Amino acid sequence: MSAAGNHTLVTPAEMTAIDADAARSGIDSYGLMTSAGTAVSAAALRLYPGALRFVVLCGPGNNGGDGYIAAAALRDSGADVDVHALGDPAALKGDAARACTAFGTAVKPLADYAPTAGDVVVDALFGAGLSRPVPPEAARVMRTVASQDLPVIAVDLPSGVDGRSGQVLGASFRARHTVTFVARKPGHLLMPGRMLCGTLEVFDIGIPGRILSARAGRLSANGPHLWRKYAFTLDPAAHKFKRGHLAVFSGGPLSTGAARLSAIAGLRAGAGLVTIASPAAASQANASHLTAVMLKQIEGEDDLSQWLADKRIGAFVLGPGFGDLQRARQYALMLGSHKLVLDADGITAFKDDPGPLFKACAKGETRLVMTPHDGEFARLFPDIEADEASSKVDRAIAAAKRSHGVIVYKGADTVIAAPDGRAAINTNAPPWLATAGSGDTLAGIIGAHLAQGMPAFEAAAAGVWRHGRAGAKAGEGLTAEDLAAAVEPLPA
Ligand SMILES: NC(=O)C1=CN([C@@H]2O[C@H](COP(=O)(O)OP(=O)(O)OC[C@H]3O[C@@H](n4cnc5c(N)ncnc54)[C@H](O)[C@@H]3O)[C@@H](O)[C@H]2O)[C@@H](O)CC1
Ligand SMILES: Nc1ncnc2c1ncn2[C@@H]1O[C@H](COP(=O)(O)OP(=O)(O)O)[C@@H](O)[C@H]1O
Ligand SMILES: [K+]
Repeated sequence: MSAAGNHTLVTPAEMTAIDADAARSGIDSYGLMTSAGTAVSAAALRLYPGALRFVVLCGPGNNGGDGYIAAAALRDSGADVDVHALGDPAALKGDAARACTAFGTAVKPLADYAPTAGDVVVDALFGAGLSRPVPPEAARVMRTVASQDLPVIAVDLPSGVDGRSGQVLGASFRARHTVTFVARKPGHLLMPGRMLCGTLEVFDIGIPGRILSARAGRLSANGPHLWRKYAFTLDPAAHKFKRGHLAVFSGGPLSTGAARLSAIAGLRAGAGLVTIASPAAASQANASHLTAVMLKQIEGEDDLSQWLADKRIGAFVLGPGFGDLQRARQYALMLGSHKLVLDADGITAFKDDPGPLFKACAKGETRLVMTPHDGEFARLFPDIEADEASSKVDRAIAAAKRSHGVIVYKGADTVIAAPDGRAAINTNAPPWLATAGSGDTLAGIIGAHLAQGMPAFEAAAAGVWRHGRAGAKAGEGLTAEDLAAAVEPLPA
C-alpha cells in the first residue's frame, strides 16, 4: 500500500492505456486484478473486523472482476460473504470471467440484495469504465444502502462517480473508504467525487513507474513538488526591493478593506514591499489603517502611467473591492508587460469584452493570473462554463489557453491551470476558507510570489496551497485577517 502521496493524477483513459502498456510489456493482467481484489479484501478486514457479513456487489466489467477476487479472499479468510451481480455473470469476459469462475460460489442478482444491519458493502459495480448514468436497479440499491447507513468500501471509485470529472452519473454510492490502484484519478479530488470517496487508499498493484510516467498527462495534485525549486531561501544580503515590490489597487472610500487584506497577505507571503495605490477619496481611510504597507495616491491614468515608470514594481493586484469597472479595465490594459493578479471586480470588468485583455497577454512570458470563483468564471467564459461534458480541469485549461493567463478556478476543489496545459487540483483547503475576504487574501499571496519572480503557474499553485495551509492553521471560525496572519514562510 502507498499513501496517497504520489502527486500524479491519471484519467480513466490514461489508465486504460497504462493497462494496455503493462500487458504489452508482459505483465500478467490477471495478476494485477488479483493484487487489486486482494487489497480490497485486506482493507475490508482491517477496517471492519466485526462485520456480520460482507456483501460484494459486482458489475459487468473488470471492476466486478476485482470484486470476485475480493469476495473469494474474504470467504477464504473465514468471513460470511454474499455476492450480488449486476447483469448475467455468464456474460463476463476475460479476467473478470476468470475471477468469477475462480470464486465458484453461487452469485445472486443485484435486485435480490436486501440490505441488513451488520452488512459491510463492497462496491465493485463500476470503476474506470463507467460511461453513462448508472442503471435504475443500481440506483435503487445505492438508495437503500444509504438509507440504512451501511458502510461501503468502494473498489477504485464509488460506483456512479466519473473518474475523469468527479461528477455523479445518475446516482452513486457514498463510500467510507475507497481503494484505488496505481494512482489517484481526477474524480477522487474533484467535487463531488472527493466527498463520496471517504478515506482514499492508493494501492500499488505492481505496474512499474516508468509505464505510469510515459502515459500520465500534466495534471497533478497541488503541492510543493510543483514550485519547490522556486522556494528560495533568503539571501543574507537581501534588501526589501530584492524581495519584491507588490502594488495593490484600492477601491473607493467605502471599500478599502479588500485591498488592505490583499496587501497584508502579500507582506506576510514574503514581498519586501507592498504599496496600496489609492484614489484620493480613499487615501484617508487607507492611511488611518496602514503601517507596514505603504500608500500611493493614484487618481487616474496619468498618475498610473507615471508610476509605471518605476520598474521596481514586480506585480499588481487589481480587483478586490475595486468597484469602478470602467477604471479597472483601463488600469488592467495600461499595465503593459507588468505581472498582474486579476481578481473579483477586475475580472467582472472584462465580462462583455475580454478580447483586449487576452490579446494584451498573448506575447511573451505568462504574466496574468486570474482568480475567478464559479460566478466570475461564468461571466468571463460563458461558453466554456456551459460545456457540460467537460470537467473543472478541462474548463480551467481551456480558459487558460484562451486568456494566455494562469487560471485559479476557485472553490473547495480549486484548479490551477496554465496556458501550456499544466494543471493542478488543490486539496488542502478547509471549508471555513469560504469567508468574506478570503479570496482577497489569496490574491495578495499570489501577487507576492509574482513580485518575487516566481513564474505565474508556480506562483499561483504555491499561493493556493499556502492559503489552504494558513486556513488550516488559523482554524475554524477564522476571519480573513487571521488568515493573512497565519501564512507560513516558504519553503514549507
Ligand atoms: N487499470 C488497471 O490496471 C486495473 C484495473 N482494474 C479494474 O478494472 C476497472 C476498469 O474495468 P473496465 O474497463 O472493465 O470498466 P468497469 O468495470 O468500470 O465497467 C465497464 C463495464 O460496465 C459497462 N457499463 C459502463 N457504464 C455502465 C452503465 N452506466 N450501466 C451499465 N453498464 C455500464 C460497460 O459496458 C462495461 O461492460 C477498474 O476500475 C479497476 O477496478 C483492476 O482489475 C486492476 C488492474
Ligand atoms: N468549501 C470550501 N472549501 C475550501 N475552500 C473554499 C470553499 N469555498 C471557498 N473556498 C475558498 O475560499 C476562497 C473564497 O474566495 P472568494 O469566493 O473570492 O471570496 P471573497 O470574495 O469573499 O474573498 C477561495 O480561495 C476558495 O477557493
Ligand atoms: K466501484
